[in-house]
Amino acid sequence: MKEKNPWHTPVTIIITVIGVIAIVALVTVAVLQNMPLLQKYKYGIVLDAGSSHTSLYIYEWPAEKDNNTGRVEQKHSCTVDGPGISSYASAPPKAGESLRACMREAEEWVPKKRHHETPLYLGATAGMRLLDMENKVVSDKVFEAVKGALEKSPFSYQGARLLKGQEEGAFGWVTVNYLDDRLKQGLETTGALDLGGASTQISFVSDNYDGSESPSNSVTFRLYGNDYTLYTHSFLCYGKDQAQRIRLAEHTQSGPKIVADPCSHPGYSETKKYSVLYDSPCVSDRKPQGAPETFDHTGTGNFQECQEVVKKVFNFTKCKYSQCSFNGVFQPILQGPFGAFSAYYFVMDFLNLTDTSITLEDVKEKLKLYCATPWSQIVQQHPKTKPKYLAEYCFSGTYILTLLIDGYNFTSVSYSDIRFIKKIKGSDAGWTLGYMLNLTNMIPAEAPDTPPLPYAGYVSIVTIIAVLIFILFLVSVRPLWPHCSKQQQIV
Ligand SMILES: Nc1ncnc2c1ncn2[C@@H]1O[C@H](COP(=O)(O)OP(=O)(O)OP(=O)(O)O)[C@@H](O)[C@H]1O
Repeated sequence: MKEKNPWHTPVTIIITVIGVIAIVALVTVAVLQNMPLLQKYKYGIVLDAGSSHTSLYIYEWPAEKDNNTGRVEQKHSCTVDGPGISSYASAPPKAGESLRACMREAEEWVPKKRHHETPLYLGATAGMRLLDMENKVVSDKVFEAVKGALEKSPFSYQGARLLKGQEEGAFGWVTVNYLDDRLKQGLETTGALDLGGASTQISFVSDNYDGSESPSNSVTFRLYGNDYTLYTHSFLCYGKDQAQRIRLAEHTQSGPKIVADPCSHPGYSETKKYSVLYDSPCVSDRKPQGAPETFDHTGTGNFQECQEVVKKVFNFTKCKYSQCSFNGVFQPILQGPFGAFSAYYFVMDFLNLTDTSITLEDVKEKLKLYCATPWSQIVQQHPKTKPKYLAEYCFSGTYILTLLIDGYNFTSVSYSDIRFIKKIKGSDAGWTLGYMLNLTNMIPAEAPDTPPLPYAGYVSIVTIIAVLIFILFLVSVRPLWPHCSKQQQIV
């Protein structure tokens, strides 16, 4: 006599098989339907035509995300050989030609099938702002030349234009906060400090600034459902190259043959042309009359004296607002943290001063020692550094400290809120990413709706529910099973 297992009836077996198949089919459909697709990317290209040089940035983001809400990252950058496009004033076509090598590089980095749909922008900053002030006809010719070159590319050319200082500041702020994920999460934002060659920008959100005082300094944004009133100001002629000219112009008012400069190292000596020094709208009205053709620029390497000379670049006398930074420009109370990029980073990185937990006193002490180091020793210690940069790090470091402390009113406490940065999560800090995000509407005004569950949670819940339904089904049909009594069967 053998006891027959009630589960081994044909009906039970059929029900079980159908149930298992149904569960497997349900879970498979759920998994396949929600499986991430093979990653495809979209691209965007922005050229930053700065005063000192032009850089090309290629950005990349996942193509399958709705409303372009995927994270945008920098895929590649290319530095254009030669100076900024404003330096081609005497030969505008060369400005267009200068972009050729980087454009070719971009064609290789962006997959061919995406070329035609990849937007291409060029934004020109302070160098072209100065050229535009100086000679509008020539600046238009330079723009025509770069437009001609970009239109020939296989990308979707969207225009080359002069950025306002305010845009440069605001888009730099957007870039920093986007890359730090502060906008999407609605976190407290980071201020942006950008030091270029010809202009410098400061942008931050302050609780005591609603845009009513000096409205020309305010930019409003609604991003991911949050409203921001940003304070931003761009100081034309206060980038580090133009500030250097203004400072040397102070020194050379009488047109001397020898200039003893405390911001250059002892032993430094270079013959320079007055016509070159004064060839900028930032200083052209101060050109000394009857000066010789050249002067000998020599160094004395004295940090304190250098600081005094640099301070003269700023005008602190007039302010018609409740408070000002310098030159009568309104500035609300600083509210950090701040990210400082471009020349702020290049200079402080070279001087090993990016760590802002070092006290300001120690920073000044280090600069004092650095400025007093003989030029021959500096050259010997840094054989690979561009001589132009090397000759100016003492001035540049002193200028940065003076701009931050005397210009923007950073204190020994708030100085530690500054982070000197080059890149954030692999993308360069600068205005270009913010500019592209804005023009491609990639930051929505309202927070996008997200699915209530993540993918893994969704699949788990579907599986659990399917198993529970099946068990419930088995239990409910149990009375129908033919031999499910507890009596023994005689076989
Ligand atoms: N490694 C470096 N060391 C020192 N200075 C540097 C270095 N690299 C670049 N610079 C200088 O830093 C300054 C800022 O460079 P950046 O490229 O940000 O400015 P830009 O875009 O040319 O200027 P602007 O924004 O004013 O038009 C320029 O004067 C540039 O020459």
